Parts: sequence; C-alpha cells; structure tokens
Amino acid sequence: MTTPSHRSVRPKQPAAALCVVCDRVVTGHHHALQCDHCSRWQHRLCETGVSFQDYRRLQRGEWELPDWRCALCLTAPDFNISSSVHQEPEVMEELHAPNLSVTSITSLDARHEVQADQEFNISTSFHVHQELDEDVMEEEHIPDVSLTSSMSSDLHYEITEGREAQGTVAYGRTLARNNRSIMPSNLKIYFSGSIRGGRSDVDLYGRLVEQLGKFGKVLSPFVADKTVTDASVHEGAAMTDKEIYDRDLRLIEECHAVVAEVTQTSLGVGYEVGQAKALGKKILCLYRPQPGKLLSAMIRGAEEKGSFVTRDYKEEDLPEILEEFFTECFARTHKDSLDWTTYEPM
Ligand SMILES: O=c1[nH]c(=O)n([C@H]2C[C@H](O)[C@@H](COP(=O)(O)O)O2)cc1CO
Repeated sequence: MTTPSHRSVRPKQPAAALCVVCDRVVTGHHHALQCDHCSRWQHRLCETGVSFQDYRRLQRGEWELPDWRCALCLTAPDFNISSSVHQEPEVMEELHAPNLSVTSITSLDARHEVQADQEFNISTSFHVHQELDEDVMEEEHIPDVSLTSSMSSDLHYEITEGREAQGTVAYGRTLARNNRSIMPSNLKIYFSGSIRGGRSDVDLYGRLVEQLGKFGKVLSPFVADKTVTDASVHEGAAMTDKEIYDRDLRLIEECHAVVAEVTQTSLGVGYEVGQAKALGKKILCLYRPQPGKLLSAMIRGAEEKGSFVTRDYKEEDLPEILEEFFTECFARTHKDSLDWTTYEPM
C-alpha cells in the first residue's frame, strides 16, 4: 500500500517528467501524481479525478491512494476474476470424492486481479464432509479427494476432524479472456450489506456484486462472501474488529459510490451509509419492501436527488435501477453515451 509520505505528488526534478495524458512537462508547481505501476506522472487536472481538496490531503498525509494507476496503466485491460468466478459455480461439481460430499466451497478472492493473458494462481478454501458408517471412524478412511477439471491443477486437503476435511484448491490459468471479464472502469464502488445483522440475503449480495462489476470495481466483495457468517467466522477470525473497521472506512473514503442493500437491518450498513453521506459519496440504498416492516427514516429520509437515492425493488428490476443510478450520478459531460467499461469518474 502506498502512503502519502511515500507517494510522490510532485516531481522533485521539474522537467524530468511528462504528463502521460497531455504530454506536457510536469513541474514542481503543478499538481501531479506518480503512477504506482509505471512511475510516470499525470497532472491532477488531466483526468485523475482527484479533487483539489483531496490532493491537498494527499500532500499533508491525511489521505491515501493505494495502488494508484495513471491513465496509461488504467487503459491496459484488467482481468477481473470476480465476474468469472461468479459465472462458474460449477466449480463445486468438479470435486470428485467418493463417499465425500462437498458441503461448502468459498468463492475465489474477488479482489484478486491479474492482467489479461498472465499466468496466475488463486487459492480457495473448501470444506468437505464425509458420511461415515457408524463403525468407520478412522481418519485414513477418508479417501483422497481429486479434482478432474482442466481448470483445476492442484488440490490439497488436510484432516481436521475425523469426519471432515478442509484445505485449499489452487487454480492455474485457463480462464478465457472475454468482454465480461475485462473491466478497466475506474469507478470504485463500495458494496454494503448485512453481516452480523444477519446473512439471509448473502446469495443476493453475490448477484448484486456481480452486476455492480459492470459499472466499476467493487472494493468490498467480502460482504458477499458466503464463508463470512454473522458469527464472523472467517473475517472475524482473520482480522480484529478494529482492522475490519479501519479497512472498511478506508475503502469507503476511496470509493466513488456506495451501494447498500438495506433490507436486512444492520448497524454496520447504517453506519457505513452515514459515513459515506458525510464524505459526500454517491449512495444507492436498495430495499425490498416487506409486509409489516418499514425502512428506517434515517435512510428513506436522506434522499437527495443525484446523490442519495433509495429504491424499493425486486431483484429482476436491478439492472434497470443500477443503470439509472450510475447514469444519473456519474454522467459524463464530454461524451454523448456512457460506456461503463471505460468510464473514468470526473
Ligand atoms: O466482519 C465484518 N466485515 C465487514 O466488512 N463488515 C462491514 C461490511 C458490511 O457492509 C457491514 C455489515 O455490518 P454488520 O456486521 O453490522 O451487519 O460492515 C462487518 C463485519 C462484521 O460486523
């Protein structure tokens, strides 16, 4: 992660650098940012999307822009794993394990990105459960688990209890490059959904995150991760509450839009929406009306055209609602039509 103290916000040696967008010299008097990938420079006003105030905060070390990429690096297409993964739930069925049934398999880490055409390795943990006869209790009776799919190159597992096995599946690169998985949009979206408030909508969150991938990069795919439970198994085990809080607030600061599924009442979602509003982020709250239940007035009442939108919805309406929200809140001024795959927030 780059910190402002490490980040160069202006070249020390003027005239040594040219802006990657306008091709003019970046001097010590210009506001400019240096790319974390290629070390080239870009004037702040040349489509970085960084406001004057944010640039000042960056200089003062009060804000971070982790892994910031210049316009040139951004146009190199990313290979977005999350959308591919969501299209391949059959991963579960690729496990061949006599006497074993797969009871859960985590989604791949949707934050992991690789460049198109690169080799990569992603791991995902799995959990298998064995139906044992009463008299067969020994660990060695759990047969080998093997993967037969060409997508999957390796599998390890270890016995944790007599009847259960868990471990890691590692994938080699075989995913085809396709339009749906290329997502160079620079729009960053924080998805907020209930975790400790209850996980009954987690499948829906997965589908929502997948749809949001059409508009930009979702910074918080972990909210839709089925292995993160309301008892916080997984996230809570790997991170302290303070670490989770700090990470999420940083991501909310970093994002351009917060999309919150607010049907399942959650303190955390309410808090995140409030923070996002205070930071001036664009907000879409999605609510599925329930008999005998009303959405909090602190959400419904916060409506502000073009910046805080609450929509009652059914799942089938989502594509239209998302398109409308992003078009209304992130319209481009210098292009007639919006192409979300290449969109860069102003
Ligand atoms: O383990 C966690 N990880 C995490 O990122 N969160 C954040 C993201 C969610 O949008 C929101 C959910 O809040 P809650 O757990 O109060 O339902 O809080 C919340 C928890 C648990 O509170």
